[in-house]
Amino acid sequence: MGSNGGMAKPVTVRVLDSSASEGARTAAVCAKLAVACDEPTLYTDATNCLNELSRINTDVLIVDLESIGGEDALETFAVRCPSSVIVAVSAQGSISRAVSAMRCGAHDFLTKPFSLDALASKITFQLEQRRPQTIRDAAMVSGAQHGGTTTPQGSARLDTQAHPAAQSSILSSGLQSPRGLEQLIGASTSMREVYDKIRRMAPSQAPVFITGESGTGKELCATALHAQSDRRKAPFIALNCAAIPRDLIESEIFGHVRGAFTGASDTRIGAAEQADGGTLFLDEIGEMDLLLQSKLLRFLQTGSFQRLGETVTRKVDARIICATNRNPLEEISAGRFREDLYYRLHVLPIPLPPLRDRREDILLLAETFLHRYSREEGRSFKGFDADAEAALIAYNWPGNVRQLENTIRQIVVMNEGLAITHAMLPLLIRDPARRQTPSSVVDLHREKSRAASVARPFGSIEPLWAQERRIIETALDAFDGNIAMAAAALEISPSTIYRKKQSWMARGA
Ligand SMILES: Nc1ncnc2c1ncn2[C@@H]1O[C@H](COP(=O)(O)OP(=O)(O)OP(=O)(O)O)[C@@H](O)[C@H]1O
Repeated sequence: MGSNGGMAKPVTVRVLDSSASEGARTAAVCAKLAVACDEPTLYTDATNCLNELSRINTDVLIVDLESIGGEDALETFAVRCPSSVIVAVSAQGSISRAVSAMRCGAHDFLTKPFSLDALASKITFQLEQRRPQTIRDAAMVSGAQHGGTTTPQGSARLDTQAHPAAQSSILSSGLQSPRGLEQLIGASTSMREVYDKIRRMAPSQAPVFITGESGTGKELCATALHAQSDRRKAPFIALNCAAIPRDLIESEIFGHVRGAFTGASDTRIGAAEQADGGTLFLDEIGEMDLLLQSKLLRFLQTGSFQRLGETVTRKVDARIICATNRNPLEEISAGRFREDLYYRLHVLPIPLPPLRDRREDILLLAETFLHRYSREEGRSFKGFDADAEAALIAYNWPGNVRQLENTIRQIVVMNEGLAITHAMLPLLIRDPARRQTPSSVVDLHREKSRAASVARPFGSIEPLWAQERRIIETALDAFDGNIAMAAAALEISPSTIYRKKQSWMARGA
């Protein structure tokens, strides 16, 4: 059984399945959870389960829909334990069934047979959602940094109602929110590396050089570095060089005295002075002209500078973080960026991965934004349907997290309902011609089928349905049983997978 790091109250899990053996298999999920569990309680009878739900605390309820006569009956269970995580399971999965189960109170849905890892992942995600915001986010980062399992594996009801048991135990674990880092969402390996770098680099005084495409979170990363550093109580001053006319960048950084140039009617303190004792974040550093680059180099070497139009040399102590969405080495080759300045700045590099290279973060981000904007806009969206999830995962997101955030916000404003459907997505994202398959999965399929065909004697041809089944199961394995992700990788709709599974069952295969 999983450990929950010394937390006070173990999680209570109840499983309702009219088949005792299937219920016992499902209950084995407790061993896979990252939190400590009490011995799970198994029910084969729905009435017994209902009676106990109203009397005894329940953190997680896993219900087999066939055992209660269908998803409509789920509502009765949901009202008995309003703060529990409810996962509905069924041997007859379909998208409409999943959506209606969620409408009737399930937080998530799984088609039988499911992998215990997939179930554990869904439960873990839902328990995370019940923590208070700051603690939850801290855990998300902390869990990611320590290899925790916080990636959601499917559509989810994002209900932040704090669970009393989870709340008290987490607070007593001493898990403190690492301020700033909590804003960064993502549990992919590449984002875990970013969190690790931020934690390690934050205490240093050396410059940090953040690279990444537009919208990958460079500014968020810079604020997290500052918030994690000893300078956190001093100012964090951010300057976006791309948003300032070139001839005004110098005065914005170093300030000017009255009359220094036409229009300088007052003396003005620049960003460097304002950041004294704190952090100066220079975004889009590639926008500076070469003369200003040499002044910045001197500032980095000596900490001293002059306000425009002044001869007095001033000194400040500001940590420099800079960022660019250009390739700095190409900029050097093209003569647009000073090589000596690059090496002065490029002491602690943080490359931020584009969203298309960490597709496993897409749903986590999308669900967070959905929850945030649903609340803000007074909507009641709880999650995405499986087709919408698959399309979000398959899309390439050239504008990265910013584009994803804006897309979700736009959908929330323009629509109403409980689940975001495929039809609500912008055409650009729905258009399958723009989809790209995650190469690792395709390669895995190719490798497996190549190996299988070499091993099989010539002439023994596997039936088409069996080949399809192997390919689909390989994809499901690769995504821990997540149908939406497997469907996206295979470039088919999730309903095709549900349909195929039903036809295999009908064959008794
Ligand atoms: N990992 C993340 N988690 C949560 N939100 C994120 C993440 N990355 C980016 N965002 C959000 O995306 C938007 C863009 O982020 P940010 O401004 O930090 O990107 P950037 O790389 O600095 O973009 P640009 O190069 O265009 O300035 C912001 O609203 C930010 O909150």
